[in-house]
Amino acid sequence: MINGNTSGLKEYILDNLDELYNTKIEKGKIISQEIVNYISEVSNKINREINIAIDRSGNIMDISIGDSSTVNLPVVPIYNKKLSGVRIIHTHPGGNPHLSSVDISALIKLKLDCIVSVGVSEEGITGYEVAICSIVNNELTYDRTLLKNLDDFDYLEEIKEVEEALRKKDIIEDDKEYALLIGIDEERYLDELEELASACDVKVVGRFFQKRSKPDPVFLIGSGKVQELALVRQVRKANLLIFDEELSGLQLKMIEEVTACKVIDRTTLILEIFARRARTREAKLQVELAQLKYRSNRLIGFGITMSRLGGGVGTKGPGEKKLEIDRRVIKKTISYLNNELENIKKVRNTQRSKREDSGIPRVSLVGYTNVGKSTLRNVLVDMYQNDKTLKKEEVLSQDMLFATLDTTTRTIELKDKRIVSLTDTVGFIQKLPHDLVESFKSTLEEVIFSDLIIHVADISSKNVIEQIEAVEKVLEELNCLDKTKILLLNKIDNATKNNSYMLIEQKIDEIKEKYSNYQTLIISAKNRFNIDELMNLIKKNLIVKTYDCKLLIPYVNTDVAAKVHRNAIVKSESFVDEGIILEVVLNEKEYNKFKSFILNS
Ligand SMILES: Nc1nc2c(ncn2[C@@H]2O[C@H](COP(=O)(O)OP(=O)(O)OP(=O)(O)O)[C@@H](O)[C@H]2O)c(=O)[nH]1
Ligand SMILES: [Mg+2]
Repeated sequence: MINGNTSGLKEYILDNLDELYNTKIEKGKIISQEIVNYISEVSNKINREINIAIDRSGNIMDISIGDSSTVNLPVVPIYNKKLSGVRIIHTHPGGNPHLSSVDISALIKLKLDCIVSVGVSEEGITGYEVAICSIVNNELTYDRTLLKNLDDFDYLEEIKEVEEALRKKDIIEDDKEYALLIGIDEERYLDELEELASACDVKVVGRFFQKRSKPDPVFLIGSGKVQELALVRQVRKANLLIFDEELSGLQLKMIEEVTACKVIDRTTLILEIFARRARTREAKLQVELAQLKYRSNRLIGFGITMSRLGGGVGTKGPGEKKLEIDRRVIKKTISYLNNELENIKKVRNTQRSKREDSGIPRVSLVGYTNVGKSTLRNVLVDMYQNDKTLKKEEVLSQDMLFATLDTTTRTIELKDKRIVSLTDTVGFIQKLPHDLVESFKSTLEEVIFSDLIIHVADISSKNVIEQIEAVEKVLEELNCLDKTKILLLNKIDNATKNNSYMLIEQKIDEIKEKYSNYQTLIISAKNRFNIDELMNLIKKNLIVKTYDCKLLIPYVNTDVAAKVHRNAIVKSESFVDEGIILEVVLNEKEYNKFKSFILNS
């Protein structure tokens, strides 16, 4: 079968290519000249790359067609201490015989026997470049050679040394990504970008900043600066460029071409982190949807990077996560994902309306990423658990960005014995990719429908005000600005550690003044400071009335008992001669409905 972008190709071309699977390549040869001639001719005619993968026995494993500048690689098995035994030959229509940086990185990551590019143009084959793995200072790297003729290159002979060394020595197969961060807005934003990068296991080796009020439409930082960037990246040995601004498809493509380096932007990085952290099916679907939407708008640029190396950051190789480059397929997948999400949403709505019926007030924790929402939630659930028999389930709380990606809801008991539900949400961030906000809106619906929003901020962060502002922006998008809100200034322990009291007081005053629509409280979730005060504040702000009562339901009315179980919160259940005794919390509606069964209240 011919893989990849076969749309619109003549039947006979596909048949002829398919025939190639029956040929066997002579031992020692990379590929036969006949096959190269044929695929070059076809490649030129259809203006798409053609890729052939061959194993050591000389069998053709895969033939794929891409577009004019990219093609998908097949799944290649990766072994320890040896090469994969697969070689890849592909055409470059347009005449350029040189291997791209992405080709080279595929060679090393997949430990290919060799990778060959064949430049083809109207005049025929313009030349070949071949690269093999090599070892320098115990590190896996590469050697590349331009060739006039493929027969001059005995690849088996050439890779003998590497194979031997791989077997014997402990070679560092450094597939880590070393990134250079590039910004044009404010230099300090690169701090956060660096944190985002390390959340993706990418090591940052340098920064490149150029203040610019008007981004260049082609290179973002301008064509002169991009040349400079290309040099810096060589000196720093970076193999990844991360831009703090969203790049257009054209910018991605052009910068990648000039710097010969993989290029991604902040949004791609954030989407990648979300993809890694998502746990529930819903979160996974939402992230995939956001990624697809983002990518489909930038298909030209993401070409090389995305299709060859499986996209984002630190990906282990094609096949592991094959990313589509075909617009139609993407469109289909997007509509499939939307459908799936719609179904999940229905279930969620039923659950929510059940909670609504029960009249339990809903409280949501929102805030910038890493401010301590999950920590606070765990503390509250630990201290004010309403059902001691409930198994405590701790939400992941960690010192990393976006530790929580799924909203989780638990109940706690207020001092007046009322039960409230508490929802922990995904952390917000500045310049949160719009597609992501869109996708996560359904998860954030818990916020939209909540009776009280607790906005947690990190008073020990020097960017606390900007972070509050970023969260406010998302709340605005969710139409939640006029809800009852509490602003918690968390991590006061940390703030007082590094700053003078006066400075902090000043900051707190500034925040109080700026956000006078909030009720503000200083806490430390970690040290459990002011938590009691917080509970009082929550109580004061939830005006929804509930009734704690005991019901006696005669055995002839077991259907009523079932109804109570379905709708209300049942704290205990016991069986006596007269019937079932239920200790329950009822809202106004239920109170009226079940009034006749009430023992006392
Ligand atoms: N010093 C100090 N550290 C805290 C406090 N509260 C939370 N932390 C730490 O801050 C880090 C982040 O806490 P999380 O609870 O995971 O933050 P989050 O807001 O849920 O983060 P995301 O889920 O990523 O949005 C953890 O290392 C916590 O231990 C506090 O009151 N003081
Ligand atoms: Mg969290």
